[in-house]
Amino acid sequence: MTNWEMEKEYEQERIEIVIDKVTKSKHHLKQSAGEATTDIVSIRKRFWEDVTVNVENEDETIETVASINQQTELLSERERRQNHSMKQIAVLNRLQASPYFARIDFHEKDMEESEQIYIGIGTFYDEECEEFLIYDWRAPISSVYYDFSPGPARYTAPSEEVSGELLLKRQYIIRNGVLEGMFDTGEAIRDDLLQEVLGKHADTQMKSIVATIQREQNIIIRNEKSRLLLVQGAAGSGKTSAAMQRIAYLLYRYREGMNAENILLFSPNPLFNSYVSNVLPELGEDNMQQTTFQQYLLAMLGENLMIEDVFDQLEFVLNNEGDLHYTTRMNGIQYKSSLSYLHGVDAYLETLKQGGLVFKNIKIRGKLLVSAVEISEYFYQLGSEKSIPDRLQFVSEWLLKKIKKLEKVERKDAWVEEEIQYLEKEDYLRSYRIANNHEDHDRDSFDEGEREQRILSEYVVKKRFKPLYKKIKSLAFLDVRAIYKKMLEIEWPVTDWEEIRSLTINELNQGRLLYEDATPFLYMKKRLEGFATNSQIRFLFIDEAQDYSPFQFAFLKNLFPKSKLTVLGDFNQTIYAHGNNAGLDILTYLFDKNDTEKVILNRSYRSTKEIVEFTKSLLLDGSQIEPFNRTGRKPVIIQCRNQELLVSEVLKKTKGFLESGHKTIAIICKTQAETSLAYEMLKGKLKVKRVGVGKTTFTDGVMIVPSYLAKGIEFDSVIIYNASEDQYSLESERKLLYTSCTRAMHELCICFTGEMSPFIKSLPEGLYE
Ligand SMILES: Nc1ncnc2c1ncn2[C@@H]1O[C@H](COP(=O)(O)OP(=O)(O)OP(=O)(O)O)[C@@H](O)[C@H]1O
Repeated sequence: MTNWEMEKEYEQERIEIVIDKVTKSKHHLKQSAGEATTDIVSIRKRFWEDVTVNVENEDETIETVASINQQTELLSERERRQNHSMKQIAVLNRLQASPYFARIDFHEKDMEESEQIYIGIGTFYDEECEEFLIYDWRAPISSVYYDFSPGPARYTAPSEEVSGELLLKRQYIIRNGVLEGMFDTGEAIRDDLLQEVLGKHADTQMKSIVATIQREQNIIIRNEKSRLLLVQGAAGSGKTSAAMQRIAYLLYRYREGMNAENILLFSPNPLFNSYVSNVLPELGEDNMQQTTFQQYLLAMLGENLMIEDVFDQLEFVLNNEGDLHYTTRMNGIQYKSSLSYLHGVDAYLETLKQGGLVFKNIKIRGKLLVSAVEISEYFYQLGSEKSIPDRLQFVSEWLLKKIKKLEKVERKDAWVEEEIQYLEKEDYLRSYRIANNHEDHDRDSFDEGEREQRILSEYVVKKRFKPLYKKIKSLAFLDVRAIYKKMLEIEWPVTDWEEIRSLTINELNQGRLLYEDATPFLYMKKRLEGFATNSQIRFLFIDEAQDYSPFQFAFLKNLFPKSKLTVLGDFNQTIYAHGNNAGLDILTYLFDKNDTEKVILNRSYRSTKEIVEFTKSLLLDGSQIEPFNRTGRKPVIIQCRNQELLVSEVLKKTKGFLESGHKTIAIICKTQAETSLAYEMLKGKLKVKRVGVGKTTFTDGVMIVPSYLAKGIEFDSVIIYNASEDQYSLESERKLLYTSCTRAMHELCICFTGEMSPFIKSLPEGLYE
């Protein structure tokens, strides 16, 4: 037996021992989780038996509340414990099949012996021999595996820097308890293991990459210092993967004081949410909070306004070139995304301190209670040393008091009498219940008829006034819409301003907010009302960051002033007109230089070498992008004489991909209209799903999808539906084509009718078949 064979035997034996221990531990854990379940059921059942309820006097009531709290605390503690056990069981299940993926032998300086560290997706501690049989990949010492080749190495433990020597670095492929492969490596992470991982079929759910995290990705994952971590990475370079592993890392690192609720990810579309939703549970962690920027804006708006969908704005941009208003709208979109507009809004807000705020009349049933002029006078007499938000709070309190008085007067008005006549039986009952709940001191001083009249009129008026109080508390008396419109009356330094202004005003008059106005509008609203900053979110992640405008970033910074930001993007994939073509550096002005770190990822892992060579050439300057060395077929380009032949080629290719075992195949169209057209042509001939904006789950099979909804996602094979000159010839369309082509992992096919897109035409022929 050779040395290597002996080593393998040793490792196989160790695997069996560890699996045996993991199995036993899981058994114990399951038992105690079962007991906890019984406990929880019985606590729930006996909840009221174990609580002494007595509300006879104040002391007894306090005791009752304390007793309920105690019982609730007991229940939630058991539930927390059980939840934790269930998560541990899930991790043990995975360790049972594949306990670890790597080993390092590390000799710490000044220590006599070296240590063998086995690294897996979770920690496993053997109580019997008081030893860690598996280290979590996020443990400080595990970083040596990702960062160093054999030789001098170091890692940062919570309190100190530990240095020493890495004597051995070994990687394993273990499936169902069997050692299928083992390599000792001199490199950071050996390419064969990565080859094997990347060669697999695409999944409908993103996978974790803990066994093969690359050194530069590890920098992103473990960064703790920076307030702003910028990641500029090529398509498929692992930005999203690194972000997901970073979240898992942060949850582990700060497990004592933080949980998944303290992390928020802004993702490009709802489909993407489902695509990444499995990574963290696979690692035994809860999912972070997730939203899209559009959803977030909508939730904040609270006005009676509709916001144009970002995808509708993009559809306008893609479909209406040459239209009369196209250039105007584009100028508007670009200007309103800029910092120059932000500064203009700020300057305008400054002037509002002295005058110019617009208020609404407060009315009830068409009758004026407090006029806008009166509110404005009250506001401005408060003095400009107070901020606008503070003054609005004073106004709100003043109005509440004033309205309360007016409510009393209103009870005597004729309409009240009239409305009482139309009350339903339920209203009668409810009004009496309310009156009896509140101490009715005058109960005996009126005769019954008078008392009834009083109760009913109070009830009727209160019902009318109630929404008014709510509105006053939410500062709805401020007419943000009118203020925004008024701000647009200034002469802004941009071509076609008059048209841009009337477009916005026209939309606002119809209760709609153009997407390019949504963030500035909300920014203005929040600056006036006072930003309710979110301190719950400690780490904010923004994926596909090139699709956010500088204005939107400034807005996010105001919303999350305390959060640490991880911003991941690729300016070569900027597809929105408001997006950021200049690179992420524009963000550095938001934070102090010392608080900012930037990581560049140039290696692209998703696609085969042939696909990356092709896609990088589509860019004006893609020379820095390096393909990972995984080979496959060159992209195929098919010219079709007409639409009918195009459909039949797409069909033929799709079937070919299916036959060769591809699980996820995307037919990517430029717009929604083209997607619908392609779907109509193909649906009877092929099992195919159409992906629209509302789609929230990603399934396998053949999908027809508009380019912008395929963002961030990958497929075994991609067919570009029609890469003709008509479709892709503008600079902005170059990036759209690039983004679509880079979704392919193993095969890429591009069909077209008429003339081929100039971006492809200009490529050297050897790059495709
Ligand atoms: N270290 C790694 N080990 C294994 N697979 C990796 C690694 N890094 C990236 N990948 C794989 O490469 C593919 C692309 O990764 P990911 O989607 O994170 O890239 P991205 O930079 O976000 O791409 P894009 O900007 O194009 O959407 C995924 O299949 C991912 O699993």
